Amino acid sequence: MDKFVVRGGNPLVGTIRVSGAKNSALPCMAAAILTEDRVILENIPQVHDIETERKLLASMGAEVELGYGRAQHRTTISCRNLSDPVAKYEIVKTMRASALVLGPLVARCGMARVAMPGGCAIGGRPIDLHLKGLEKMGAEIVQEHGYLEARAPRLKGAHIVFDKITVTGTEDLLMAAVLADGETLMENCAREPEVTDLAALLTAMGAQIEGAGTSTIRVKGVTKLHGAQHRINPDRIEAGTFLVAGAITKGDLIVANCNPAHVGAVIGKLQEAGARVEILGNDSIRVRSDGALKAADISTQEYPGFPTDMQAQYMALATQAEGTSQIQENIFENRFMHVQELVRMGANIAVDGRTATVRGGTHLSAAAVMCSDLRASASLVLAALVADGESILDRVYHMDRGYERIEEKLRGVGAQIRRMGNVFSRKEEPVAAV
Ligand SMILES: CC(=O)N[C@H]1[C@@H](OP(=O)(O)OP(=O)(O)OC[C@H]2O[C@@H](n3ccc(=O)[nH]c3=O)[C@H](O)[C@@H]2O)O[C@H](CO)[C@@H](O)[C@@H]1O
Ligand SMILES: C=C(OP(=O)(O)O)C(=O)O
Repeated sequence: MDKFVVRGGNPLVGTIRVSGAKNSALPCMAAAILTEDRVILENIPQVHDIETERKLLASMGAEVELGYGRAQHRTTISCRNLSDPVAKYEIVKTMRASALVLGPLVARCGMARVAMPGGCAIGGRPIDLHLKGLEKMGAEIVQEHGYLEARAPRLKGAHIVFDKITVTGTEDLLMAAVLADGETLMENCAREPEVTDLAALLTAMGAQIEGAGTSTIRVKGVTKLHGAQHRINPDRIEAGTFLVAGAITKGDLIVANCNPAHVGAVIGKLQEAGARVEILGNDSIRVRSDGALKAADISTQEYPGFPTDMQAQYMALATQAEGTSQIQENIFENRFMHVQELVRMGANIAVDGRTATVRGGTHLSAAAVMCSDLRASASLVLAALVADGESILDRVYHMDRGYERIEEKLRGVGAQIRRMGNVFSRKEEPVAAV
């Protein structure tokens, strides 16, 4: 199992580039199910979840080509022959986003068998709202032997009001609605940029969608979609992670190839915490921090609020800010797994229900710590970048789900970080490199 070895103390200086968003790429790959033609996606991140999605689509009979060399961030998907519309447990268990194939499979094939996703480290993560919406569109769904089986010769347009805002739920039902008979009106939808990105691809494929990016989406179903080429949005969570990296290390970092409009809430908080943040043109942000950081509270919300996927990384920063920060997690019931590990490094954090109180300005010292989920891993890397000594982060496979070669990117701007192990066939680097 791969580990990261991180020696803290270096300010990050230079330019770091953001990859495509995994949370956009995953629904966009699932959208290829909706057509017999080829769908070409660019700016696909090279992360483990994408490989899992490739396997998932291939296991159903799709041809999925992931590019190499100069075309390494491009994928071409052909779902002409979907011989087996089944999402098998062996694949689904490793990735929550697998539920995203449910809507498109029923829409295209009239049936789907999808293994029930289990809970995960950050919470129970039910998909009841996906199922309720599909039932409203006429699907009959039964659950047995750990699988959901959904059938509908043709889905019908429906009026769906989400009880709760759900990102993949909105995406799943959007993909179901584009081939449904008649109009679908969806209310209380997620407004995340990943929904807008998916809607842009679907529109390029011939779908008729109004209102993506707002809480009300209206879809006129069509009988057929065609192929399209689409470029995936930059990853706003990776961008946010790098912004925190620049601020926490008291560096001077340009985060390039991002969309500044998508990281407004994170920029606002970093400014409140005393970092200097400057938007450079359309796609870069400069972050500098040379004075003391100060405490600022956060409360996670759906977009455009402060993202839950940035809560753990922000908490690492809060350990270095003077004063007390209250961090409230409103989206997932159990997303504080990083707290114990940060405390192992010397942080002063107390958790009470959904609120973590961070007494900042603490000296972090290197330790052996365990990554429990994707963003918790990022939080530990950030803490290790400012800790005194050499930290060892175990289970970095969580990080590999969603960050493309993060250790190489961070090393490029001066971090002392190396991987021990062999994921993605990388050669072990000499200890002296650290
Ligand atoms: C692949 C992907 O895009 N993942 C993102 C997506 O996850 P995901 O789409 O799974 O998260 P949701 O937006 O669905 O979840 C929000 C809340 O709604 C609850 N819920 C959701 C669906 C449902 O049917 N019933 C229900 O109760 C969830 O348990 C959670 O408490 O949005 C999350 C919230 O921004 C992010 O943290 C994840 O990174
Ligand atoms: C929670 C995340 O991903 P997933 O929904 O795939 O678990 C994430 O990207 O932070």
